[in-house]
Amino acid sequence: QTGSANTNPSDSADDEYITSVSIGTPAQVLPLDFDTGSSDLWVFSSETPKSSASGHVTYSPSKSSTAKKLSGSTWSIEYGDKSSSSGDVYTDIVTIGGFSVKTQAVESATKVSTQFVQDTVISGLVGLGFDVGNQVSPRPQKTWFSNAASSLAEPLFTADLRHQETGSYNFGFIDTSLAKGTIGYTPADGSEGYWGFTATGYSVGGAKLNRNSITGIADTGTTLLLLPDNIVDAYYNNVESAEYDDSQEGVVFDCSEDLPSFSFGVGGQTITISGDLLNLTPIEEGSSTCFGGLQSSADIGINIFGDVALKAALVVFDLGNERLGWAQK
Ligand SMILES: CC[C@H](C)[C@H](NC(=O)C[C@H](O)[C@H](CC1CCCCC1)NC(=O)CCNC(=O)[C@H](Cc1ccccc1)NC(=O)N1CCC(N)CC1)C(=O)NCc1cnc(C)nc1N
Repeated sequence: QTGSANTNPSDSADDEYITSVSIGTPAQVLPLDFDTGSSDLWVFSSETPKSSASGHVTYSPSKSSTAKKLSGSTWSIEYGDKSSSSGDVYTDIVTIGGFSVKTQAVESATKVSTQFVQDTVISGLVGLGFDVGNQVSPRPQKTWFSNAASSLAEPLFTADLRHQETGSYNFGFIDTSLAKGTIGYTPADGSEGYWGFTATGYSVGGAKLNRNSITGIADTGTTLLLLPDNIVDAYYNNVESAEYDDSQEGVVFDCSEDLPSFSFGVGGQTITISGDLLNLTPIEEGSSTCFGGLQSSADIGINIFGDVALKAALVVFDLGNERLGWAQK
């Protein structure tokens, strides 16, 4: 069995990607953010304070004949961008791309932080990280993918995120026609809940890859490519107008700049992110100053290959073989 779901950028900056998910009987369809950087499926619900839930699609367990309260279980999460949410837990049928998991833990939010209240394009997250990262207590729950893996044709899923166009999350199969290049595989480290891996080197503007390895995570829930300062500096030294903007908390430059590409080696392949993918967006509507897709990871403590990097590739999240596959798109 397999599943295939379309995913769409939430706005003109590809800030996040939205995928429709069906929960319960009859189906309640919610727009959710698939996040390989976390391991909880949580939703805005009938238990979310009305003031917080306004503008969001919500899940009502009381309207689902297959919903069951997981009594005594609660959850609470804080994310890298300081956003947070918490609540209690139900189990229900969750269908993604035509594939159903019968008894999936659906974490219902009784509290959500301001960022989530304001981000009305999504009604929650589908964590696609490793189960060890799940934040339900007293008994951690499995992710939707972990529950699905044993019934899928192959225990893997692929992410095909695109700039300003529809992409896909495919479960149980690899559609190699989505990629131009060969898929290169490298071991994945799931010990922290993330999809951790090591890139073997990098280069700016099509130069030969160096051999400076970069250890980081493949994270669909993070917008940017976040790397060490020395790499960020090496890149922006090629961009005449680049400067650090305190208010934007990142490097900005003239939107008219012709940005160099950025490449990294992984699994014997080279993934090249084109310059236009590295120009994320004007800092404000109509501004001629643009915000960089590559920013520093210095104050995070972990390097994150977020959507800016993932958009350049077809990425295979292979749980069965604990490995990540990358192919140029
Ligand atoms: C098992 C992992 C665990 C659940 C958790 N995982 C993560 O934080 C990574 C995860 O991928 C989360 C998933 C996000 C959470 C917010 C909602 C969207 C999804 N990623 C991040 O927090 C990375 C930083 N955030 C982002 O990248 C958000 C995503 C977003 C986009 C649009 C609207 C709203 C949010 N976007 C931005 O920051 N930008 C987009 C806009 C642009 N102008 C600036 C940059 C963690 O590490 N928590 C520990 C933790 C706690 N506290 C802190 C401070 N750091 C931590 N790492």
